[in-house]
Amino acid sequence: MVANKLLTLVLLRQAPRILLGMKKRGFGVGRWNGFGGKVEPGETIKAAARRELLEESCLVCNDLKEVGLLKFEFLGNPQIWEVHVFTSNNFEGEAKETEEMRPQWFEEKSIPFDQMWPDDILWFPHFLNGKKFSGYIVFEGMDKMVKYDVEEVESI
Ligand SMILES: CSc1nc2ncnc(N)c2[nH]1
Repeated sequence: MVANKLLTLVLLRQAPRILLGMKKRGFGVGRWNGFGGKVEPGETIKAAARRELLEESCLVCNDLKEVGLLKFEFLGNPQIWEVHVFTSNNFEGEAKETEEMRPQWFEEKSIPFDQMWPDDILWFPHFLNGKKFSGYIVFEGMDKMVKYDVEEVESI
């Protein structure tokens, strides 16, 4: 039994806009993503989210709130990806392009779902309504969801 792979995903908001990043290399390249990555040994999940946000966007956020928990299974890979989703509207600095990401603010009513991970359209409605959510999604490859179950929850 392999332990879940712990990952973070940060989506900053400044209503009516949301900050996304165009992934320039590696996993998810060519898609608008949230900011995030792996949790390193010895750091809390929230600290990892703060660190990855800073590394990928140059923004500092000391006010991250966990709003979602998404578990991904990729057919053929026994390791479940456990993605902890955070948000905030209280951060410092200007989003800057890095080697990893090209940040861009989007109006919440025109989110580029066709250039994002397919799962996003399942949980963004809960996220944009300020609700907490939990989901389990099974991918076949990087584009096809073969099974999914996403719901609003009271607590993560
Ligand atoms: C592996 S599934 C996944 N969905 C995502 N949505 C938004 N940003 C990401 N980095 C995402 N990864």
